Amino acid sequence: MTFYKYQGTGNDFVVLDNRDGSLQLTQEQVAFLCDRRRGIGADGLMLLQLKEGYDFEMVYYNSDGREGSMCGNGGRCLVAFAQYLGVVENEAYFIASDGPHKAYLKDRLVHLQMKDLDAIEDLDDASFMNTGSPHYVKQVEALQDLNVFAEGRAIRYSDRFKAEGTNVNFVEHLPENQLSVRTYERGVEDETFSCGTGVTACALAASRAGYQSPVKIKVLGGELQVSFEKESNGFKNVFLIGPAVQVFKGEITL
Ligand SMILES: N[C@H](CCC[C@H](N)C(=O)O)C(=O)O
Repeated sequence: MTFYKYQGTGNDFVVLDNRDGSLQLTQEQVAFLCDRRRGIGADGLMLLQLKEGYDFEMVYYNSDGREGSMCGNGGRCLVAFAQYLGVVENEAYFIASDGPHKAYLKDRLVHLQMKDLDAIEDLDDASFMNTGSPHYVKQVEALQDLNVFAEGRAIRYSDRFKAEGTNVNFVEHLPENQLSVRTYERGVEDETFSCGTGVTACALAASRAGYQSPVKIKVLGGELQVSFEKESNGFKNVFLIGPAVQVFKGEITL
């Protein structure tokens, strides 16, 4: 089987062309392909499929092999893959688990429209929202010293979240409209180098503290931007902007 490896700000993915519909992967097979010691290694796996009314369909799995919800960095990588395959040129309209998405490529960056957000839920010392995937957002200081794995895991397995799980983002507010974000990802059950739906959540939460669109976000694997329009109750025209790179192509036997 031919596979491709992509990464977007260090969030990495196995990408498979399933336009002929021949691939049907089990949870064990996805987990094997994403295994960094026994397989290819990735935070997630995506299938590019055809779907009537759209340029393509995005099917996303977390590295544990379970079908995940929306993945922002993955979506950007899949748009780059669709362009590589000749499925789209510089614009794309595709369907993912959370609904339709528009995207365009400009200056080597993929601009991916994320779903509108109706509301941000306020918790005691954090906020919670769904930007395609569920995200807990907690503002901290000295982010570089934080044990993201331990603290993120404690929240992900807390009573409120343990059944469905949640991604957990720790955000430090920096000057000049910038944020620094580190994320514990559900389904990977570890800190990753970047999480697109997570930085989107952090930018929207920060807009309530006066941050203006576009917000610049530093993550372990690079830099992303989030632009948005604020409405009375929520946000629309939310875009996640950043690089998406094909790293290599290979063959693997299942
Ligand atoms: N890495 C992702 C999120 C993957 C979603 C996943 N971890 C879940 O919610 O199950 C992103 O760039 O948005």
